[in-house]
Amino acid sequence: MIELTITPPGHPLSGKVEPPGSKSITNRALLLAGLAKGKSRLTGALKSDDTLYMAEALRAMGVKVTEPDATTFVVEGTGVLQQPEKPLFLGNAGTATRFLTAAAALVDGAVIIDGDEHMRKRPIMPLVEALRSLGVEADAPTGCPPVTVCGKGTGFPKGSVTIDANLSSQYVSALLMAAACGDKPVDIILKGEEIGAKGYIDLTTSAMEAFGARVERVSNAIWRVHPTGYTATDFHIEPDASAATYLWGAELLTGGAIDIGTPADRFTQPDAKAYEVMAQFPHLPAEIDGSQMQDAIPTIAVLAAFNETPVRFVGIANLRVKECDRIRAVSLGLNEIRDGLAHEEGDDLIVHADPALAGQTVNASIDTFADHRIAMSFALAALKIGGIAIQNPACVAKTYPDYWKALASLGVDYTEKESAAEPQH
Ligand SMILES: O=C(O)C1=C[C@@H](OP(=O)(O)O)[C@@H](O)[C@H](O)C1
Ligand SMILES: C=C(OP(=O)(O)O)C(=O)O
Repeated sequence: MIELTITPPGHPLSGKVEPPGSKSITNRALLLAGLAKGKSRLTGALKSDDTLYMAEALRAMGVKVTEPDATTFVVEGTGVLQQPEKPLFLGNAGTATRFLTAAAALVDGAVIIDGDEHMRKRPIMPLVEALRSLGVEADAPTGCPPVTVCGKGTGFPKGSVTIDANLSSQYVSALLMAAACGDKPVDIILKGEEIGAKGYIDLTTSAMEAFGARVERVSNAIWRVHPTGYTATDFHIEPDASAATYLWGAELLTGGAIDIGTPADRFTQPDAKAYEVMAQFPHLPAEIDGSQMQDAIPTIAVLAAFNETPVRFVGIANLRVKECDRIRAVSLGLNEIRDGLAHEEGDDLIVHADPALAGQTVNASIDTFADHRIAMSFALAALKIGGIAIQNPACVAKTYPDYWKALASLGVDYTEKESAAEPQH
């Protein structure tokens, strides 16, 4: 196994580093462009594992996707998705897997949606049940991928669905995007009014509108999607706000000045809200509600280890069903750095701040569970503490393939070595 060990820079990190394009917006735009008839040019796009799996799946369904440069996709759809010859393999890309599960209902014939061993543990039954209640034949025998969806080449047969989005807002986004491709309006009704990361639904509806769809907000918990289909368009994608959190963290922890090219209040993605909280470092609030900025929680939790006072993270239960159980992974990683640095209480995470950690050297090998956000967050701890090794650093390729290069461009030195230690998980 490869481990990456960072040498704490001992100086403030300053310079210009732009995060790559937003994963969430790129995968929405790819799908919507693929459902449209005609050519769309997507600029500022992310090219990483998650978006390349989405692009490849669209190609397998007859959409022409070309990549004229490092940040552009040109997508040419025919207005229909064809039945792929093989199962669609989507790695551990939650967005691609969930969005394509609903879009597969538009195909004439069976489509199998599958992913890697991590994705095969991530729940998808609420979405499968929602498709069934819309009159679509769908099955996922384990409750997780692989999923088989048998569409008839039309839109959803029924016009209304109630969806439980407690485990993932992506189920709602997936239904919303596919719903515009039928012959009648579809009401998508949230079971209970609560939904983590509501901001991702807003990202979905605004991307849909950019591609010509009409989504009516009937009430707080009901969206009515009109049968407009999608119109090919040129679309620019903003930088990734979750990726930005690592750069904000590096700046705050080292007292530097990193110009990421986009002010925090200009992002439309939910994770940009993390900036306001992070900017209070080293006086972070005693309680942080992560429900509307979930992917930023590992970043803030690592920052909290250096805070003046302890921090309790609440509203983060669904971090347990992300790329790994992130509550457990962050707690284990912090305890690896210093015994007792964090603990779990139900689904809350408590980080016992210890500003004296900065400047120390420890012997800590961080199990990233192959989760990009665990790797990127713990790299921040390694900016202040010597002796931290990040296991499987290549996992950042899921959303930020140039992450290690970005840190190097700010003057961070690291070494990679083959280690005898195997991850325990
Ligand atoms: O819709 C999206 O683009 C996303 C929604 C969130 O997931 P859940 O809805 O599963 O919480 C987030 O964690 C994920 O990285 C991206
Ligand atoms: C949860 C994440 O990804 P996804 O659900 O899209 O796999 C993430 O990027 O943090």
